Amino acid sequence: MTPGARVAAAIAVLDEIQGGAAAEQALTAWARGSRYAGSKDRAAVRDHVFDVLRAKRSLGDGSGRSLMQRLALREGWDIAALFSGDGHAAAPLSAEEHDALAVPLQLSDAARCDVPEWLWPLWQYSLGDQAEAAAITQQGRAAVFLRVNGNKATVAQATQALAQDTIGVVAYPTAPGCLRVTTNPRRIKTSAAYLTGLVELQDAASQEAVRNTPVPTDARVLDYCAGGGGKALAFADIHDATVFAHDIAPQRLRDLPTRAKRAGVKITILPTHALADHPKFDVVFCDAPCSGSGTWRRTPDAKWRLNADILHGLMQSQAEALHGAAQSVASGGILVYATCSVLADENRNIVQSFCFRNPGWQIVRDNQRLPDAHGDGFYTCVLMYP
Ligand SMILES: C[S@@+](CC[C@H](N)C(=O)[O-])C[C@H]1O[C@@H](n2cnc3c(N)ncnc32)[C@H](O)[C@@H]1O
Repeated sequence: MTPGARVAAAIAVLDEIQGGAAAEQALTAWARGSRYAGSKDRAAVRDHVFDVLRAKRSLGDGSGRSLMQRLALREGWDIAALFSGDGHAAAPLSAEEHDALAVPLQLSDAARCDVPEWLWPLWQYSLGDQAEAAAITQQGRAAVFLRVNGNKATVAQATQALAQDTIGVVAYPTAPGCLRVTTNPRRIKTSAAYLTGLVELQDAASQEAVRNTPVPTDARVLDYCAGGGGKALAFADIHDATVFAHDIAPQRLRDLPTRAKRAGVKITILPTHALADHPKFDVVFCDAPCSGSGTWRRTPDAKWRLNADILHGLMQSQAEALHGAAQSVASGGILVYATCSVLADENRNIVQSFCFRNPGWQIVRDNQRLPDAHGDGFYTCVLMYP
C-alpha cells in the first residue's frame, strides 16, 4: 500500500470508530476485508488510527477524513501527496477543506489537553499543577518495556537474545531487569527471547510497583486481582516468595499456567471457593479494576468511552475488591492497593474510605506515579493492620 492508501484506510477505520465501533474491532474488520494489506501496512494504519485517537479532541473530533487531515498538518506531512486521489489514496482537499485547515481550532482547556470535558474538573482536582502535563504526555505514544525474567537470564543475556531477532533495547536505570525497547517492538511476541521466557512484556511502572512492595523472605504472596497474571509473574520472579493468584473472573487466569511454565516459576491459582479456607497471606496485592487513566496512551479509545456512570461503577468494584482482599491478609501482613489510574477518586479516596469503614487499617505510604517517558501512570498504597 502507498502512504496515501494507508491514510485512506485509516480514514475508513476512524469513521467506523466515530460511528461507535471499538477501535480494535474496527481495525480487525478492516484487516479481514483487506487481504492485500501486509503486516507493515496493518501496522502503519494502526499507528495512524491510534495517533488520532490519543488526540482526537485537539484534532477537532470530526470525520475520519478531517481528523487525518489535521493529524497530517500537526505532523508536518505532505498533505497534497497523501490526499492525491491517485490509486487508492483519498481525494484531494476541496477549497473548503483547505480553508478550514488554515483556521486554528478554538479549543477548551480540556479539548486542548485531550481529556473528556466532563472529566476535566476531576482530572485537575486529582493532578493539580501536573494536570496539563500528564494529559499532554498521553497525546503521544508510550514506550514499550520488558521485564527480564531473572530465573532464566541476566540482562546481558536477554539483550543479546533479543538482538538476534533484531530487537534493540536499553537497560533501564530506574529498575533492575527493566528494558526499554528501542527498535522493532512488534517482533517481541514472535522472538525466541519472549517465547522461551527470557522476557515478559510489562510496563516499567508495574515492574516498579512489584519491586517496591515490601515482601519478607519466604513470604506467601497473593495476587488478588490477578487477571492475566502479570503481577503474579513479576512477584515470583523478583521476590523470594511463594506466589498465589486469584481473580473473581476465573477465565481471566486461563493463560497464567502457560505463562508461568514459560517463565519457569510456580504460581498456585486459587478459585474463590478455595480462598476462604486457605491460610492467610503475608502480602496481598490488590490490582483493582480501574479506568486505566494512566495507560491511555496504549488504549486511547478507553479515554473517550469512560463516562461518569462507568467511573462510579469502577469505584464500587474497587471498594469491593479492596474489602475482599483485606480478608486474606494474615495478622501483621500487608495489603497493597494498586491501580493504573491517576484519578484520586479511584485511588486515595478509595483507600481512605476503606480505612474509615475498617478501623485499625492504616496507610503506611502511597505513591501516585504519573505517565511519562519512563512508564504509565500507576498508584500504589501500602496498608497495615498493626
Ligand atoms: C486491573 S485488572 C488486573 C490486571 C493484572 N493484575 C495484571 O497485572 O495483568 C483487574 C482484575 O480484577 C478482577 N476483579 C474485579 N473485582 C474483583 C474482586 N472483587 N475480587 C477479585 N478480583 C476482582 C477483574 O476480573 C480483573 O481481572
